[in-house]
Amino acid sequence: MPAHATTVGSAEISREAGYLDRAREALRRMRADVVGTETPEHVSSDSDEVWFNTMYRLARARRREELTDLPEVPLFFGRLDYEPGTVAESDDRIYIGRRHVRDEAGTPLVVDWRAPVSTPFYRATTQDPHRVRLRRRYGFSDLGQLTAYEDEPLDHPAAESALVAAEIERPRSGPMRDIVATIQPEQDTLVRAPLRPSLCVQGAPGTGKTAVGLHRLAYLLYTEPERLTGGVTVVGPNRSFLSYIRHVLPALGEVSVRQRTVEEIFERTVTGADPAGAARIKGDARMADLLRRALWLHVREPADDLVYLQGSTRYRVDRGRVARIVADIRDSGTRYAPGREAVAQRLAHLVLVQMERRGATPDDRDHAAVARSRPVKQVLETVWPRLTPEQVLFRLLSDREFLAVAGEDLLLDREQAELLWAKPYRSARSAKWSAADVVLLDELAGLTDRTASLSHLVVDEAQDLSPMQCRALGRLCAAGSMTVLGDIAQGTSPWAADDWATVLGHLGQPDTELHVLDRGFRVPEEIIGYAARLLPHIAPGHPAPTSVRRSAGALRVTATDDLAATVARECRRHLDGDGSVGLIAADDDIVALCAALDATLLGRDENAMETDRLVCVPASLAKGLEFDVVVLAEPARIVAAEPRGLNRLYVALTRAVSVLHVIHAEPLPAALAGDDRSG
Ligand SMILES: Nc1ncnc2c1ncn2[C@@H]1O[C@H](COP(=O)(O)OP(=O)(O)OP(=O)(O)O)[C@@H](O)[C@H]1O
Repeated sequence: MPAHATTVGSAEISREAGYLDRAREALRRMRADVVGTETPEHVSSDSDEVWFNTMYRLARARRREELTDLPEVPLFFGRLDYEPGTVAESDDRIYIGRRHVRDEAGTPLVVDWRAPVSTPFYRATTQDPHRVRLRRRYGFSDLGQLTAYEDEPLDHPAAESALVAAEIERPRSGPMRDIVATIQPEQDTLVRAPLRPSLCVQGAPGTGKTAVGLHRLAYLLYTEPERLTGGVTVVGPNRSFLSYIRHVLPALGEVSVRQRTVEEIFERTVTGADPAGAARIKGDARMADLLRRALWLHVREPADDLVYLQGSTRYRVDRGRVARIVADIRDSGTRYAPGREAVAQRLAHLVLVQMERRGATPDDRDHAAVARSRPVKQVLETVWPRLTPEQVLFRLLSDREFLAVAGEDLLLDREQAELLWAKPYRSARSAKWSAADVVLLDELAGLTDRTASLSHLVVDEAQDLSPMQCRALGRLCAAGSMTVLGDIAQGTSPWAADDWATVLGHLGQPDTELHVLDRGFRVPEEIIGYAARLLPHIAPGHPAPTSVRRSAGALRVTATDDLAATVARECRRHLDGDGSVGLIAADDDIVALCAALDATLLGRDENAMETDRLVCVPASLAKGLEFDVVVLAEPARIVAAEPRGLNRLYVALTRAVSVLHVIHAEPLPAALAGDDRSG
């Protein structure tokens, strides 16, 4: 018997809708319990009590938020009927949803999709049914009413699920939604992979990398909370992208995950900008060696002996001895700040040994006093001065001779000249730091002192990170694990990687497992075939993805003499359909096109996808986004705008779910031109 869908009106639908009502009522009660059973707080000025009260209030607020019923988000989306005796405490039938819901007696009404007992919903096949007899999927109206179901008995092969197909084919509008009801087996394997080793997912456009990364994080937070106490963060390429994905984790019940751009993960603020050449060099992996050298160049030979005076007694440590101590500690691989402290301690120790030889019995307090004494500090200021990251970078970017010494055989003269500030600032305090500088300051901070590590980091669009950004993320999560997502063919930054081993090396995660996703869920076959014409030029050897979506008339190419008028007319026409329309053009062209349409410009309004059906997208912000219809204006201008313009065009061409409409006045880029449907 093939899988089948049943529509509104059947008695079974009423029964299931009744079960949904019961589950909703139970959730309301669970929430009311949290709100109603408030434990009185201890009123006290004791800082432990204040801290406890704050934590308690935060935890309750979070729990209240987690238990909020969003009427348009169905409480369950599937059901498994197990063989009798498989599921202990229920009747071998479980409803699967985004969170646990239980009735007053504690009986589970809905089981969280992440629970082990839910796994067969995603994995069971006729060959390996996991003791499941029947898998049921549900269809819902936009308002969250249960309107259909579909049964798949696992004792014989079923036809493809119409409900899954409908979900994948659904016209898109607004921000990204979770895919929890339709996660595919190859995705589920990655979602439920253990916390370690780290995972890297290479996938062509629309294969679900972002979706997998976010669902994996939700899964890990559910299964391994005690191993994630150091915190988890999602890093994405820009604010517009983060705004696009921001509802996915909350919809899965995870309301407190931090989502940041690479720039936002640093504590320092960006106050300046770099010319392109300097920015490119500052992102280069050689900067790590340069900074290390620049910092350690400050460790020098002592000019004098250490002389410590106590009363009329002089204790002396000769400069040769001081130099050996400094060299020993420097060569031990210590970080800079603890190394400085270690020198102070060793010098103090030598002074104390001399005191003992003279019959004194100094204790720990004397040791500390000598280590903090003026003579020791004076020696330290010469041999191992106290330094901030800002002071070191300031010197490097403003002092030509210092840069030449640190950069010798690392950077070409031309590169050194590009690195130096054209107009140096007066001091480290008044310097304006660019986005690339902030990464360098973080690297210096990492050389200076140890920082706390997150437990897990999800890094999206990782192919674009500079080696120095990778190193910063690696430090941020030095003791944790990562989920690294990206597509080599979509690399557009000056540092875009050709292979994952290099990126993972810079991230400090060389033992990461690499997985490939190659089934596309966004872009119809016709469009992916068109975009794939670029692959031999931008990522030779990378196969085009297959697509699960076929949509006749998905690709249109229109030549015009009047680009602006044609673009405006077509954008308006496409708005007659159901879904969102994204107009993508080169960054320099989009503002004028947008003004003519009186539409919203992404970047100026980063939440535009949430509020508007027609959104104008600078090509540089298109990565990771999708629209039901994409109108792509003048591909040649996108290609000409930057060195990796063909990669940028590949990204822009792969954003459409239903229709891609290319409109051009200039000739199409040679790599794309061919026999297309015109209109
Ligand atoms: N199993 C699935 N069921 C339904 N929709 C899915 C599934 N997997 C992915 N999708 C949908 O396909 C689209 C693409 O997913 P996603 O953005 O995660 O892909 P991606 O690989 O990150 O793409 P890109 O590289 O272009 O950023 C999204 O609309 C997502 O919801």
